[in-house]
Amino acid sequence: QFPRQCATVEALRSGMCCPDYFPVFGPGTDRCGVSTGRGQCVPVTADLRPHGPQYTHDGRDDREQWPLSFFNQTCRCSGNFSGYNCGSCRPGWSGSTCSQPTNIVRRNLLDLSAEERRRFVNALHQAKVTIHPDIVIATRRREEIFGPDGNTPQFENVSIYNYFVWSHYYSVRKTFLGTGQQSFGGVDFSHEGPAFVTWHRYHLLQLERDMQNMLQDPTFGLPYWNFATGQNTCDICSDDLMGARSNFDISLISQNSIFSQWRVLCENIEEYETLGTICNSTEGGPIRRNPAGNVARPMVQRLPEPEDVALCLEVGVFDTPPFYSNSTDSFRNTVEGYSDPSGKYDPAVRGLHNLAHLFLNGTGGQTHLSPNDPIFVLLHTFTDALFDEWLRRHSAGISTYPLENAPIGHNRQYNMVPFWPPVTNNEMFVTAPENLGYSYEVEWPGRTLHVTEMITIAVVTALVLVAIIFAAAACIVRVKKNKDELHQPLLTDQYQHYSDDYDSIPTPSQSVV
Ligand SMILES: O=C1C=c2cc(C(=O)O)[nH]c2=CC1=O
Repeated sequence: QFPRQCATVEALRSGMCCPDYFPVFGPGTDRCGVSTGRGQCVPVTADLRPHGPQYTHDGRDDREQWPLSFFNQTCRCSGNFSGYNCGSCRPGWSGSTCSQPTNIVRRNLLDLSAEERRRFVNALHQAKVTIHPDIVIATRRREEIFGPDGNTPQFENVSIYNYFVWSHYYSVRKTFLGTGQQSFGGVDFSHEGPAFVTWHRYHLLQLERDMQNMLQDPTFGLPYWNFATGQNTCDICSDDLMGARSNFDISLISQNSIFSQWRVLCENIEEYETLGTICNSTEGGPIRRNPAGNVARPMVQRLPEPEDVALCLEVGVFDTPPFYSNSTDSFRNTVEGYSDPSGKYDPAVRGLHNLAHLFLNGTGGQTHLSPNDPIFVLLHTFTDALFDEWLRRHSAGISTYPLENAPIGHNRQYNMVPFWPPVTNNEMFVTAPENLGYSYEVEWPGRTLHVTEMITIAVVTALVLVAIIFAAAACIVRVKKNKDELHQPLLTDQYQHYSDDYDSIPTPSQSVV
């Protein structure tokens, strides 16, 4: 959430988070790399357009008008520079001057070679155990951020992967309304609204960038899991990938997989909700996963079908009022999975992304915990690939993204919670290869036709065939007639000629030898 340099009493009191890029001349001398033209320290802009009616507790949550509860000054970077101190490059650019375009390819996990699989699993594990070099997380609300003594900022180190987990938790956590009062759950800064696709896109970009830096490999790309197989098995749940099922406990991961050793963050939801604390970097129990094993909900014992993907990509409008989980004919609500694959809202339906989460039936199916299961990364890269393909097919302009009245956090110009430096939903609503420097290696399924469509096509084809046959027959008749007409005058001519000349034809006796 915030750079380590800003997790201090001074920075929080001043509201300024503009770390030096080049701190050799002493603190505060090169804020945002100003001396080398990388950027400058400017006031934060937070859009004030009204949010939708779902959130009724304005003024009670640190995430409102993000990030103004914490900071009101940030680095604004020039050109392709980016990052909390303008020390890195915008997505899609690399090199010391950020002038080299990048094209990171995100591939199907199942297409990776044995060596590539091993490297990817190891990279995830390294991210799980490597302290984030730049970012620390708040473990208290703003009200309590200076600690019990008023002088001890309540921030903690967190690993790169756990930061990914924590950001998701922070965006979905309930609003604390006071001790003894029920926390308010009708709030979600990253789901059930248009920002679902933009928020998760940035979330993945950030993990990918952190892992590139950790691996010192600027070409590292996150793979994806094509979850739309229609199967009722998890095809990436093998020990060389995301871990097979344990032989000893059906809801655990096999001990042959490194992921059986992972411990989850943000489990103590009751404590957070009753005491008003925030998840910290303490890990708890193991990842639980029992794919297709939810006997109480047979509907989520299977994965989406390829056909669902094809149908979803045909939904023509990005999002529709009320821009929420009950929107109908909305691409966003369809890919998120609250509508059926053709876009019709149905409260009983769970499709695409939601269905894949619920299919996992464990850690990966609970919103406050789900990124703890590394399948989350792959499930969301595929969802992002769908979003990108939809943007491309529909040449979608930003005008289809609501400027106001979307649920809190979801308006077009709102900064996404809890990312730093501030980044708006708007900035992620662009095609990835051209604007963000990555692309997906994927083939999209075609749609099978409905009976009515097949009948229409058959009738039209038959009519066209009949028309062709008629035209051909008419042609033949005309040609034949023309031929006859051509022959007839000739014959008549000849005949006439001969008959005209008949008298002049010499009889054999008259012929001149
Ligand atoms: O982690 C998630 C878990 C989810 C469960 C549902 C549901 O539809 O019940 N949706 C989810 C989204 C998640 O991100």
